[in-house]
Amino acid sequence: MSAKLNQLNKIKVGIVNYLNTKPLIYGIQHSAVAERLLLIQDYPANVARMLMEGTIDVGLVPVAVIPHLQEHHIITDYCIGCTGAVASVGIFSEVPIDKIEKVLLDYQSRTSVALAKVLLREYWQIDPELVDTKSDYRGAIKGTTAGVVIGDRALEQRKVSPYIYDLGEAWIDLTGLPFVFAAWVSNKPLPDDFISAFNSANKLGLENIEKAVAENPYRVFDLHKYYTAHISYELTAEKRKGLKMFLSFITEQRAVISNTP
Ligand SMILES: C=C(O[C@@H]1C=C(C(=O)O)C=C[C@H]1O)C(=O)O
Repeated sequence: MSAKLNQLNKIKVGIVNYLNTKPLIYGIQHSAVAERLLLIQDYPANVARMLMEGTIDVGLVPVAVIPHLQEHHIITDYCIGCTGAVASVGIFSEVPIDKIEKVLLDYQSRTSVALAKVLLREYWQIDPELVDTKSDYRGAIKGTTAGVVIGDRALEQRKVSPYIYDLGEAWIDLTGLPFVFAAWVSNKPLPDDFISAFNSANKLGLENIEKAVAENPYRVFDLHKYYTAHISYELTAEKRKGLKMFLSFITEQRAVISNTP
């Protein structure tokens, strides 16, 4: 078979290009299943777009796009989630939350932007102006203008902004449930043997967190702590409950729990 034909038969897998996926990438690249797939790395909003357009078959996608997919299958026992402060998703500000007038929304995100809207309304109960962004906007987080920032840039922003409102922590305080930011979702049924090998590859990565840390020197934040105490990778029954509740919030099937007389 020619190299080109061989590529055509591969399952196209999109993955977020942030540090929090390094353990998963390690596992995939050190498993035989790597031969069966093409790994495409991009920021979350682009991975979501690729799955919706069908240019990839499966992706570690922001869960907020699930209601927009014609067909979806959550295919592994792993995700990007949290059971407490996540560290890399927050509203960053120079002023306390009740003084914020405007919030810039991260163009790289789908889930956290939707989560911020839920929490501003339900948890902090404030109604600031919300502004979409298109390119780097972090320089504009000043005065009463705050910003939702995710991923590695959020880990950097922790060193800049005096007020950090961690969205994982706020969600858990509001609902008592863990949160899922991204999950492995396919837009078509995939072969069972692939799903099972892919699941094992994710597991292998999480058994080798030390190696992923060693391969990715990073001065801004302690990655071992990030991978073990902040990001929670297992898609447990509790996380699925949290996911279901989040999706019901954003599809407006859930009544507003605050502001009721
Ligand atoms: C916790 C994180 O979760 C990410 C947040 C996403 C979003 O807001 O759409 C999507 C993918 C996740 O990787 C992070 O990257 O910091």
